[in-house]
Parts: sequence; structure tokens; C-alpha cells
Amino acid sequence: MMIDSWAQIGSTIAGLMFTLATLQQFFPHQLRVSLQQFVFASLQRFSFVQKLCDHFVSFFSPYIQITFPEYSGFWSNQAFSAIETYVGALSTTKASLLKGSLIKNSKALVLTRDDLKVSDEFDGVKVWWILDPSPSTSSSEDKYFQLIFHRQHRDLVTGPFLDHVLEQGKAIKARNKQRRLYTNNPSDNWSSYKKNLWSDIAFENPATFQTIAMDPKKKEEIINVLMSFSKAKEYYMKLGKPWKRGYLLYGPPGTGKSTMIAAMANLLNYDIYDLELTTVKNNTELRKLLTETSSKSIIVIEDIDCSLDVTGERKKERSKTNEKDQKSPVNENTSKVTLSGLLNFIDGTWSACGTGRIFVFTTNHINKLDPALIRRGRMDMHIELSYCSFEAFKMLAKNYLDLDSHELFEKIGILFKETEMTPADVAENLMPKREKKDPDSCLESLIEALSDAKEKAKSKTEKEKTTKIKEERGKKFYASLIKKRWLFQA
Ligand SMILES: Nc1ncnc2c1ncn2[C@@H]1O[C@H](COP(=O)(O)OP(=O)(O)OP(=O)(O)O)[C@@H](O)[C@H]1O
Ligand SMILES: [Mg+2]
Repeated sequence: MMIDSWAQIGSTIAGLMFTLATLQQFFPHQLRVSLQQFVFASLQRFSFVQKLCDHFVSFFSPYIQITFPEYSGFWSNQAFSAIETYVGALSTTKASLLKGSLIKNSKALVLTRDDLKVSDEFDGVKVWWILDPSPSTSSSEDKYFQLIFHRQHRDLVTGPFLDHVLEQGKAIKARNKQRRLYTNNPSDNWSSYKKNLWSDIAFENPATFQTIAMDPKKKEEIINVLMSFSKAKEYYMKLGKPWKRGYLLYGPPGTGKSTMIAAMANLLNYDIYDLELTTVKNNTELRKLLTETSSKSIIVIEDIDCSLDVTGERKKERSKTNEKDQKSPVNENTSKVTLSGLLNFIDGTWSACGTGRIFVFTTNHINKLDPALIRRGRMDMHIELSYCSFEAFKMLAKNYLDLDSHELFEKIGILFKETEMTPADVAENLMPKREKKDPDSCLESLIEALSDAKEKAKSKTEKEKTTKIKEERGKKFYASLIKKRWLFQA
């Protein structure tokens, strides 16, 4: 509507100028000069007229226009960027002339329209978006979006509609974003002018919860909790708690702890920060690293019992060895991150400086960890990943061999009751050895491996039994010697 008014004003002025220029040849010389001067002066004042018209039109127009510039001072305007993504997605669904570009940190091709004048609708209300200058002019001027809507919808557009646009824009951006895997650099390489505490690469692990073999009910619960956490920003605000969550994944090697972390990142579309604690020299460095992580990310410390002196037993021993340590020369290369430093990292004041973070610790030995580290509230969810059950095997068979059932399943089911095998070992046996899938030979090789494991476990138990019997006999013999006073107890 408003665009039409502008076109009309422009064409009227141009028509007027053209008519005057044509007619002037019939006028006397003096009048011609005056006319030329008038036209020239009018053209010079055109910008002033334009501004005047602008005010005039906007005063009487029933339409309101909001401008979103690309930059706000020196800083890029986040609202512009979210609107650009939102409008880009909006326009590409209808347009037939598109421009494709692969933007940095984006995993997919971004499609945009060349002439960005798009109408949009929200709650039955029509609005218009215009990008100025149009991308097709390839102008170096700062860009800005104009939002045009009718006065009577002011509250709806400036409130819920703009909230919707920003939220959608951010969500589309997050969906298109290529996830990154970060790992901490040793502090000797940190530069004072460049923020290079972390190195990153594209995260391309395809693990998903669908491919993880575990109890389906447990899996569903984990997915539901993760999904509701990722949307619970307001809920945490209401509770007055920092928006973060701690997970402890424990179980024998090869049971899927690292796989689950990748699946979490893929489910939530979060980046992963893999923190190598042994290269962190002290608590201050740990805090610095924490402040350099982004919101909505997963911070992982793998094999926490091996990374740090955080085991319950070692804690008790530490007081005994403290004196000795103080006398011994300080080794600069060993990490001096303390248990309290790590506890502060997870839920101290500094831990709340980013939002939507998930802390994940993994361990093979949960019993060795200090209870303070894994108490509920700090590590909210303890997930045990264990040896492969028959149910988990069926999931792996479906994933690896596309099998729902097979005559050998019964035999395999019995073997799983009699012996233990990690999902990693089961998966290895189910992996077709040749290019062509041959389910029979894969299942047979699994049966062989399970039978071997059963035999080994049996001979191990027998050995343990014999040793125990020998020990018992030895003790009895020793006791009888003392009884007969042939030997005296020390
Ligand atoms: N529960 C599982 N479901 C599907 N695949 C699994 C599972 N557990 C292990 N695997 C397979 O085994 C491989 C090794 O698993 P993963 O690295 O996750 O084990 P982990 O528990 O982290 O072991 P570690 O304690 O040694 O770090 C994975 O690449 C995956 O293919
Ligand atoms: Mg692992």
C-alpha cells in the first residue's frame, strides 16, 4: 500500500518535469531560463522534498514501519541476523529465483531470494518485510530490514510477532549450524590477545539414540529428560537455579558411554567441549576454560577417575602423603586442579556464567569416585551402561544386519544369560566381514565369541575357586599348628 503511494508520487514528479521540459521550447527565452532554473532547483531540493513527503505520508499513512539495521554502532545487530534467517526461510518457500551460498559454520546450503520483498502473516495479520538495499544491487551500504504493518496491529506485531520471528530465526540458525567439537589447548599456547583456549573441528559423529543398544524404557526416559531440559530455560529461571544439568555415565569399557555423549549432542544440536583435565594446570585455568565455553553445549570429562585425584580412597590417602608431597620438589607439568576446584567448576558461582549447559563425566569405576563429586544435584542423573542384554543384542542385529528375527537368536539368547559381553564386542562380531552382508556367518561368529567368553569365564571362576580352597586349607593348617602350640601367633 505504502510502496504504491511512493511509486505514484515518483511518477507524478517525473511526469511533471518531463511536461515542463517539452513545453519550454514554446516559451520566450526569459521564461525558458527561469523554468530551467526552477527545474534545476527542484531537482536539487528533491531530497528535501523526499523527506518532506516521507513525513507527510507517514503522518497520514495508516501503516507503521520499523527498521532493523545490520549494525548497531560497531556491533552486528543480533536481531537483524535472526530476521535475515527467518525472512530468508520464509521467502524461499514461495520464490522460484533463489541464490545458494555455503556460509561458515553452516552444515547446509543456505538459500535466499535475490529481491527481498516478502509478505508474511501472523495470527491472521498481514505484514511486509523489505531488505534495503536489495541484495541484487550488491551495494556496499549497510543493510537494513523494514517491517511494515497496519497501525491497528501495533501491539501484536511489536510484541508476540517479533518474539516469534526472533525465536524462529535463532532456531533455524541452530538447526543449520555445523556442530563443533572443542578440546582445550595447554595454557602455554594461550595467547593474551587471541581467544584460543579451545581448538575446534567439525563434529561429525553420526551416533544417535536410535543406534544405541540399551533398555528401551531407560533410553526413552533419557531422551525425554534431555528434551525437556533443553526447553526449560524459563522453568529454571522460575526456580532461581542456573540452567544446567550433570550426567554421570558409568560402566565397563566398550558399553557406549562416549557413543551416548555423541548421541546427546546430535539430539540437542549442542557443541561438545571435551575437557582434558590433565593439561589444566590449576583451578584458575579451569575457571578460564569454563568462561570460554558457549551456552547450550555439553562439557565432557572422560574417565574422571583417571584424570584427577578425585577418588574417595585417594582422598583419604592424600592427608597421609601431604607432608611427603610438601617436601618433594613441585613438578610443574602435573595438574594441580583440586577436587574443590572441580566442584566449583560444576556448580560454583562461575558455573552459572553460561546457560543451557550439560556436564557429563564418564568413569569405568563409579565406586572409586568421591561421593561429593557425584552427589545428586551435582550429577543429577547417574546412567549405568552395562554388558549387552538379549534385548540390546536385538537392537544391534537390527542396526547392523537389518534382522528382526533369525533361527540362531534362541541360541544367542541362552548364551547371553550365561556370559557377559560388551556391546562393543557384540557390534564387532555383527559387522559384516565382507562387502556383502551375510547374517548367518555374522551370527555364527558371535555365537563362537560368546562360547569362548563363557569358557574363559568358567576357567577363571574355577581358578579362583581353587585358589580360595588352597587359601582356606592353608589357614586351617596354620590354625591347627597354633592350636597344637607348635607355632606361636605374632
Ligand atoms: N550400547 C551401545 N550401542 C551401540 N553401539 C555400542 C554400544 N556400546 C558400544 N558400542 C559400539 O562400541 C564402540 C565403542 O563404544 P564407546 O566408545 O562408546 O564405549 P565407552 O563406554 O565409551 O568405552 P570406554 O570406557 O573405553 O571409553 C562404539 O563405536 C560403538 O560402535
Ligand atoms: Mg569412552
